[in-house]
Amino acid sequence: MLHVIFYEPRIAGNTGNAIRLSACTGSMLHLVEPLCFEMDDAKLRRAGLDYHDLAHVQVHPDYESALAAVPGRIWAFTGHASKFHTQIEYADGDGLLFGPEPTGLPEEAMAHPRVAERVRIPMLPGVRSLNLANSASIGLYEAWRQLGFPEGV
Ligand SMILES: C[S@@+](CC[C@H](N)C(=O)[O-])C[C@H]1O[C@@H](n2cnc3c(N)ncnc32)[C@H](O)[C@@H]1O
Repeated sequence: MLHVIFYEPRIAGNTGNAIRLSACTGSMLHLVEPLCFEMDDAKLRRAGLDYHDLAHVQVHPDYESALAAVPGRIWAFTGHASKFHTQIEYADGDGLLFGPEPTGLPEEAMAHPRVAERVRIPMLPGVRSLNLANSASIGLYEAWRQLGFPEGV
């Protein structure tokens, strides 16, 4: 199983999209508190979530607890890295780490010894960043593609 970690996400709609992403790919979404919304937020539910989607999400009181729930390597997604996300060889159990919407990942989170490397999704020069949920989709589908989609998808 692949893992996606949202470090202190702020916007309910992004997390709602990521819960749906996890349900569609069989991956686990880890949310690191504090969250700036309730898990029954209307915007989160508007993403079309139902009970089965929510089964793919775990909420953790802190970053260490989230890391402890991921058996593989951690890849930190940031716009400020030289290596592309496509240059990584992902393995089952790996975790893809994403930062809060306004600020991105704090340096101390990316410098954690569990983080194997920082990776960047290519963008044209002069633009700020991709949306959080879009970044998670791009990263997760690349990792899933590399692992081979299971039969019947
Ligand atoms: C809206 S962005 C944060 C923007 C913030 N101002 C920054 O510069 O990091 C939210 C998260 O999406 C991910 N992200 C956005 N664009 C990315 C890119 N080009 N490459 C890798 N991750 C990206 C990162 O994890 C980032 O922390």
